[in-house]
Amino acid sequence: MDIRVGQGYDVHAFEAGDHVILCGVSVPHDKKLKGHSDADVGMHALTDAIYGALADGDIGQHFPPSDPQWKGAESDIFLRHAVKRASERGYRISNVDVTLICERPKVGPHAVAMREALAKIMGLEVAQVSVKATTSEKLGFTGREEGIASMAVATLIKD
Ligand SMILES: Nc1ccn([C@@H]2O[C@H](COP(=O)(O)O)[C@@H](O)[C@H]2O)c(=O)n1
Ligand SMILES: C[C@@]1(CO)OP(=O)(O)OP(=O)(O)OC[C@H]1O
Repeated sequence: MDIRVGQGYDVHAFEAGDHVILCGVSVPHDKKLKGHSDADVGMHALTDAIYGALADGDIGQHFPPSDPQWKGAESDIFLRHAVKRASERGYRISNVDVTLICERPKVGPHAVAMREALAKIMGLEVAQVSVKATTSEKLGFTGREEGIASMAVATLIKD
């Protein structure tokens, strides 16, 4: 059995707005995340974790921020592409684990909806998808609520 692990990391800054998109879920907030796409920082980290497991570059190589085609794009496009690349190489995703780093919004009340959204996009069971959160104890850019960071890990298996 061939087992591969990849990790991803992403950051998006806040700007004026009234909601954020996190792991495919719209969460009411007093700011929004700035990005070329919908700025779903959790989905971007997860997408990069899958590319990482495949040694297949990163999200910006597949979807250049300079390409107007991706302006305002919904980030499930990127995640579906990474999952397809895995499938084309004979891999299935065993599990994924996403961590969102922010003081606010609180992720806990939305975590199940996020797991369900990611699982649906990836064709996985909800039990294979983890979404969790931590503050950074008010330290650094996330602590000052200037943006949200996300880390993700994906495990891929070829039988
Ligand atoms: N944006 C966030 C941040 C944290 N949580 C939950 O709170 C717990 C405690 O966070 P600490 O940073 O103080 O360890 C954390 O384990 C999460 O359950 C959250 O829901 N949303
Ligand atoms: C997703 C892309 C799409 O153009 O743009 P952004 O929304 O700015 O997000 P980022 O995490 O900076 O990744 C780069 C790009 O691939």
